[in-house]
Amino acid sequence: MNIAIFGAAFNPPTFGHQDAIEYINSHEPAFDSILLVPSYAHAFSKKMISYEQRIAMLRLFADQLSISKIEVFPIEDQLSDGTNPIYTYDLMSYLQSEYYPDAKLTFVMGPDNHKNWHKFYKSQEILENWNILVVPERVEVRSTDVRNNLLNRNEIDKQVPKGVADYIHTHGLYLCESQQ
Ligand SMILES: Nc1ncnc2c1ncn2[C@@H]1O[C@H](COP(=O)(O)OP(=O)(O)OP(=O)(O)O)[C@@H](O)[C@H]1O
Ligand SMILES: O=C(O)c1ccc[n+]([C@@H]2O[C@H](COP(=O)([O-])O)[C@@H](O)[C@H]2O)c1
Repeated sequence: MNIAIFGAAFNPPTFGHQDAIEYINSHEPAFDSILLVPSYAHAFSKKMISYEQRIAMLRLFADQLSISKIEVFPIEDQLSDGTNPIYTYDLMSYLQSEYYPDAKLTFVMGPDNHKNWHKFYKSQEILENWNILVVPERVEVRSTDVRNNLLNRNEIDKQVPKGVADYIHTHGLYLCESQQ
């Protein structure tokens, strides 16, 4: 088994994430499975709306992709002690030992995280134990742009799929500074 792990805040999931996933899906040799793992408590203290709302959006996002091998895999909460962040090293160790003892695991990241790779906790140990795949940024849409647009009451239709946009509007998300 060859498994890709795409960890992200998904705050919210965007067409940028979608393009990254399509890139992962076209990778040779092909992955058997692509796990989308939403961040629970971010290593760099990234502020995020609730884990539950991000999972709900991620499920809507995954449903509209016609990629059968993707799986929404919200497991970082299982690693949390309620205080400390969840590091990629811990996520990969947990996935390998508890879910996929015999699989080859690859952690996927975009160019920005690749640039800051040395700041990841135990980055060298990650490289020694698992594979890394760096996806290019071909679609310049970031979650920050979506949140900014909502704060400024601008359209988000070109940045997120319809199901995600509907969820955001129905729940009135990202309309105030405290949710940015
Ligand atoms: N448009 C994109 N193209 C390629 N990779 C991306 C893109 N958007 C995000 N990523 C990658 O996805 C991973 C997690 O992304 P995250 O959910 O934090 O998205 P983000 O849009 O950068 O979020 P934010 O704007 O809130 O910081 C990172 O490795 C990031 O580099
Ligand atoms: O382990 C770390 O030190 C670490 C530092 C920054 C980010 N990460 C993880 O990298 C993934 C993408 O992070 P980000 O910052 O782009 O949202 C997500 O799974 C984060 O938990 C992990």
